Amino acid sequence: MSWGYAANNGPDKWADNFPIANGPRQSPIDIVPGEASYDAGLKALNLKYDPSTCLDILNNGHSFQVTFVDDNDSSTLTDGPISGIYRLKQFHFHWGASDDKGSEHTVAGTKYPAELHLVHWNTKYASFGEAASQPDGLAVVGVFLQIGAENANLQKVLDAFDVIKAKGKQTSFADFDPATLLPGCLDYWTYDGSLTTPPLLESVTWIVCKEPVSVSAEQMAKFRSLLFSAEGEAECCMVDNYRPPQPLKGRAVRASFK
Ligand SMILES: NS(=O)(=O)/N=C1/NCCO1
Ligand SMILES: [Zn+2]
Repeated sequence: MSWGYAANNGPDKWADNFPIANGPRQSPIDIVPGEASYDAGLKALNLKYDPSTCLDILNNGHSFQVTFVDDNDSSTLTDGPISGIYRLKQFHFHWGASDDKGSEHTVAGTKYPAELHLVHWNTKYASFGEAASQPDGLAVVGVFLQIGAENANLQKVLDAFDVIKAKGKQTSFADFDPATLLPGCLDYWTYDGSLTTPPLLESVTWIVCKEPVSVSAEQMAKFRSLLFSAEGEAECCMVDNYRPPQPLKGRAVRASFK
């Protein structure tokens, strides 16, 4: 049976097949602002995305993801805590069955209803797959979603859901600018971590934005209309697809802001 988020294949079981689940730099973590150290040497994030690199949207059975053409440097992350050029590969979300949970990172124990992940890979390596096996291979920008006004930019993504309801469904998705999903202020926390889904590779420089973006309660209901299950299988709502915080194990969390 493959990994998931149910009692029989969820986060507490992942170490059975992926022993790195108990490794020294696992993600997500609980971010405690009072324990983060301000680092004046941290640069501002430089995110430059080209909407024409947007390719398709897919229900992969764990989340949905919007995938980008990554055979050139049209959509990149530079500066911030990283050196070199990292290319945008995809973005996806994690969310809860109710508004009181859903994010992977937490802030002094606070859970948000959802969390956006923008996944980038270091172009010093030949591909995403190669980069994912390197300690400095990936950089994921995390953005919290909080219940408030409807998010018109996010709605463009949610409008594609009807055709990707079930696991394995995919459809073309063009001309979308992921920068429209970012908060106005790009203050961030950063630490060395891992993928939060199997294979849980310890190759991620995490960059978690302090400022959340809005999502309406109705939009959250739309997230919860997706299915973990494939067409023809017993329907299983895609909710609670988040890994809980993992031990910090002595890692430093730095802040780009005072
Ligand atoms: N939640 S996460 O750490 O971004 N996980 C993944 N897996 C493949 C790419 O990003
Ligand atoms: Zn993620």
